Amino acid sequence: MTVQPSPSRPGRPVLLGQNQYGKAENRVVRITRDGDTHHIKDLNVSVALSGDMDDVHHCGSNANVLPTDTTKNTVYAFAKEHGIASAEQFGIHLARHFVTSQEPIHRARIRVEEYSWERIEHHGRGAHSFVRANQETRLAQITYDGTSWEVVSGLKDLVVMNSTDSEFHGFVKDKYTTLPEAHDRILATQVSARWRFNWTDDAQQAPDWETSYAETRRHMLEAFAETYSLSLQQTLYEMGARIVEHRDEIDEVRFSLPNKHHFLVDLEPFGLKNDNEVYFAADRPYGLIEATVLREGRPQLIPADLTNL
Ligand SMILES: O=c1[nH]c(=O)c2[nH]c(=O)[nH]c2[nH]1
Repeated sequence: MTVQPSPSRPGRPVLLGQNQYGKAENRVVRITRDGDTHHIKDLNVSVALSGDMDDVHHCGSNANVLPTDTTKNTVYAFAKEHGIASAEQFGIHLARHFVTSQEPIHRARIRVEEYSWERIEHHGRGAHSFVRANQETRLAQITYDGTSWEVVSGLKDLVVMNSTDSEFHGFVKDKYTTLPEAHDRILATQVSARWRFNWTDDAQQAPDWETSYAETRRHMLEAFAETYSLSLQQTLYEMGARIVEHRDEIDEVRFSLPNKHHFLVDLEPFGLKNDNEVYFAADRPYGLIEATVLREGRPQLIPADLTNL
């Protein structure tokens, strides 16, 4: 079958809208060999480029198109040439390269997921054995338009629980309300969080991305543990506020927190008293509590729906 080119005809009542392209989910594992001691960075890197791409859509001219295959190769070559100091730094290198080396490309967005590996402590030779840490996935999104940077970092699937110091009562009751007031409940959630840096231009000193991540995660967890919670909303706010107060480089934090309900099991039929000891961990439905916490005077730029960021 012959495919006819589809030229953009003047007068055609059709316009090309937002578009981007690139290679998604490049899985790259970089080993740094420090004698017998090895270090691992394990990333999933997605490249999305945009710019003067009207012609490829209108008439199939590829004259401005750097192949997605090349963007994949660049990820692997950069892992060798520049190493991977952090997800953010790696994304910055890539974004800068695509925008500055290709005239038609005006904007690059690099998304990174990072999987962490912990060293297996053992008595054998070398330090090259790891166990995949089954905790959160670290996230970074770097966007560059040739002038300014937007760096949003984050994490997903960080599961936390407080087995007490959580209450929920005094809520609105209507004719459909059956929820009993809780004065001592489990509070558990699977944290999905994104935070935006106020580093936007090369003239500013960039944050130390690794320290920033570790400290932000620590503040988030400490706030979760230390807040006596009257609602998951209040806990969320404290987690965000703690980050904004302690990390000068961060202006905005957004959370999506599923309330992982734990219901007390009725043991009366068995003649047993359930003294807040035996729970049924429900997986669905779940309350979903989402909010942004901002530094005063700074804009809210992280989108409400975190599923695609
Ligand atoms: O922390 C909570 N916030 C709510 O808004 C809510 N709603 C609900 O049924 N349980 C809870 N818990």
